[in-house]
Amino acid sequence: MADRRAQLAARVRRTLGEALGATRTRVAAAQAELAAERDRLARVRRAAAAVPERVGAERDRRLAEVDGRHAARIAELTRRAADAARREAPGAASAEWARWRPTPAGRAEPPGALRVGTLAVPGADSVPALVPLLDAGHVELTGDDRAASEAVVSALLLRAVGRADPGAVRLTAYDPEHLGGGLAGFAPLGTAGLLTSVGPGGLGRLLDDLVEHIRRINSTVLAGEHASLRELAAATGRRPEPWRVAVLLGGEEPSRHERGQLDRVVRTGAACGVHLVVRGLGLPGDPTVTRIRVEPGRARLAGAPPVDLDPPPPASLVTETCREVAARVNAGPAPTPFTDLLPPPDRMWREDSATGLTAPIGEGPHGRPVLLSLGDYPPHALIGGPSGTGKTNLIFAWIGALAARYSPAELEFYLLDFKEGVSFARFAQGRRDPSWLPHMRLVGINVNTDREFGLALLRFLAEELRRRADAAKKHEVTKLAELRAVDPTGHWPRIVAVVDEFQMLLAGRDAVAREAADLLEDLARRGRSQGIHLVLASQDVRGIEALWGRPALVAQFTLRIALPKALRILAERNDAAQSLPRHHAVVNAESGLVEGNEIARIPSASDWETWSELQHRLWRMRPPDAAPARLFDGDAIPRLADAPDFRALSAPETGTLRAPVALLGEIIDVQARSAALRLPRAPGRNLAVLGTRVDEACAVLDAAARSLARQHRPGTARFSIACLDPDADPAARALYEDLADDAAWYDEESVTELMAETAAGLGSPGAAGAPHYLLLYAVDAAAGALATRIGGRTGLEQLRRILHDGPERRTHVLAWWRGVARMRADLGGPAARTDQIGAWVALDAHGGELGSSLYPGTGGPDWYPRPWRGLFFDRAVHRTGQTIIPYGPER
Ligand SMILES: Nc1ncnc2c1ncn2[C@@H]1O[C@H](COP(=O)(O)OP(=O)(O)OP(=O)(O)O)[C@@H](O)[C@H]1O
Repeated sequence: MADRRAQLAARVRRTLGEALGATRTRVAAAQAELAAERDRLARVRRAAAAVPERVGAERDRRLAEVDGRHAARIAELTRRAADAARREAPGAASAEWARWRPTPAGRAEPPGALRVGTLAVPGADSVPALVPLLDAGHVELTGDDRAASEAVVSALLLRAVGRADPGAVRLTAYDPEHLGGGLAGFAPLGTAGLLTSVGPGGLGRLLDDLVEHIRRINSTVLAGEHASLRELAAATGRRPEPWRVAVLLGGEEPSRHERGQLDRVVRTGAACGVHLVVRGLGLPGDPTVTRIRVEPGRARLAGAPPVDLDPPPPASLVTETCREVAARVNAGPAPTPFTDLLPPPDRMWREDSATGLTAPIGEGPHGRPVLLSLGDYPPHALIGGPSGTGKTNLIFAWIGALAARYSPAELEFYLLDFKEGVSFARFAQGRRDPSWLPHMRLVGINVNTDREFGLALLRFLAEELRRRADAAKKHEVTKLAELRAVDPTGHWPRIVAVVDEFQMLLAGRDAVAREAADLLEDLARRGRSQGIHLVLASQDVRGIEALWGRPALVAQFTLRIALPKALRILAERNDAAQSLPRHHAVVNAESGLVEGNEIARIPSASDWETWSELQHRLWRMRPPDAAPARLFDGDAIPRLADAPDFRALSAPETGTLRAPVALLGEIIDVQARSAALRLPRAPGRNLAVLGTRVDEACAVLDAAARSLARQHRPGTARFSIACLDPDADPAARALYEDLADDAAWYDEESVTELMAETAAGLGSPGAAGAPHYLLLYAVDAAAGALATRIGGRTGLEQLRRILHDGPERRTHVLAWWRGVARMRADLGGPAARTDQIGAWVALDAHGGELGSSLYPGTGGPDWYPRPWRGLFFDRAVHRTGQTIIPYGPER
């Protein structure tokens, strides 16, 4: 039993042991499994945690890429939009206030749209928000923020003013509630009439005015040729009318009539440069209206992103700009360019002058050129205007416009300027500028004290008139156009003779004035049909007796050009010139009658650069044989060696000339001829030079001697030089040396011998041998020496004998007396005969002293001495004295 119990116990123990072991294994396995599971869970967790991170990164990467592309696109669009805006609104239309200044649009350039702020596009902060106004449309502002609206209005107006030439934008303000308070900064424009304020109740009138203005522009300015002023400006480069901007700020509800007018202005204004900027007045729907809803700091434009508004322009900038604009306008309009008057270079010299000469002189009120014509009608022109009003400039402009159209074969100019100044000298060849105007045949400058220059020109033209009339008669025609048709190879250009300050020529009642008026009248009457046209300019024609005393003369000047404030150029009741602005002229081809008035704005043509560009172009086009214009310069001293008449002199191969000539000085004439004294063997062929001017007296004797010497072979003539004034010594000695062996020198001591010997020689038979010229310098100084008797006669008696008998024996006296009375004394006293003095040159001797027996008639010649001029009278050939310019010293 014990065993069984022991066996049982052992079995139980074994069983229990086995169970325990299995359990332990199972636990271990379970634990291992748990650990493995835990491990997996951790892995899974880790894996699970890693998954969203990857996906997000991809998404973010993609998003960033899209963002980047978007930003670049926006940046590109922004840049393009900003560029376009800059082009559309250049300079003052869009510049920031800190660097803002007026930049007026060029002549054919559109003014562009105006900036009010920037478009509030995220990332697009530099795209300007633009509003079209000038030449484009109208602006309507809405919203309750009055200050912000005012800021927009000021910005628009200032930019508009800055984009136009001063005066080209005119503002009208209607602000019944605040009486223009918002536009106070623009007030300075009012001083130049560029800002008008309309009081309460004035809306209807204002709108009526605008409608009327639009109507006028449509009918007279656009005149069916252009659809808008903008088109006209693009086509012609001219803007004949200013823009009008009406700023209408609130007020009562417009009446039906006012609504109707508002409607008309909106529909038709933009084409005529009439624009509205309104607030508190609904504008009718129209594509030209830009509506801006203004909120504090922001605004909305239909169809655009919101706009961040610019700050208002600084008050000082507004006032300063307006003040400057007003000052510029008050100073007068800017000149139009001279090139407006010229045809394009390939059209120059293409016009035919057979029937007349036509060229523009400036711009009319509607931008059309105002033309000046010379031909059968009107044939001649009178230009008037006080000093400084632009006569010279007008002459330049006219000459330029003509010279660019007609070649020198069609047109020639002769020009004389009686006022001081040398501006016309540039037409002739100069030292500084070798060019000349190829049409110019003669230019007279510094001639204010030499009316003879005017006379010379008129005489020359009279001669040309005669030549043309003869040619016309020969061909049995009457007019230039016909003459040119029957004689196509002839040289028959139209001639335009311009005389500036011509009243100087006609001043006084002397012989010069009388002859000038006679010649003028003849030229004015007959020049018309022969293509000779006179253009006379004067600062004051009222006092020209010679003009008003000859109505027939004035009547020929049917073309009148009056500069501002000109008197008596237009007809009596035509006072258009009195209200003319600066640089304008009334052009009137109806003898000044009101109906003929045309107002022209004259371009600036007289400054050196403007003019010389044209002159150089024309000069390069000149024909190969073109010669420079003859320049009469009253201040220039001619030289004998250059004188054509002197160069033409020569000595005969054999024998002696029958009548040698002594050249005394240059005649004032168109060909620069010399005054010549013929010295044949005839009584009285002596010369007296009268006056105290040493240099001029020496110059006359010098030229006489040198020109005579040129007509005798060496050794065939005698020149006896006696100099009795030490001041004349250098000149006389120079002559003595140059005449070399043919000359003999005498002084105070020896002059008596000269007289005695010469007088004795006259008595000997066959005395008319070699010519003998006695050149006596200041002979009156020898009166004392000559008073002594030698061989029964005094030196003076011998001198008288030589004067009397010498010329027939080829012995001529060319003597200088320092006064008329001294000469008379030497000739035998105040009542002595003077017929042995056949010719004289008066220097500073007055006309009155030259009367009685020296000059025909009574009272002597009209002669008023002036420096470096002489009056030459040769009783054998002259009816009246001839003014000469002595030749300058040769060395
Ligand atoms: N149309 C113009 N545009 C611009 N400047 C002008 C114009 N006309 C004249 N001027 C200027 O005005 C000034 C006076 O003009 P201009 O010499 O032609 O006058 P004027 O009437 O001939 O005077 P004066 O008789 O004193 O010589 C000059 O400096 C000239 O350049």
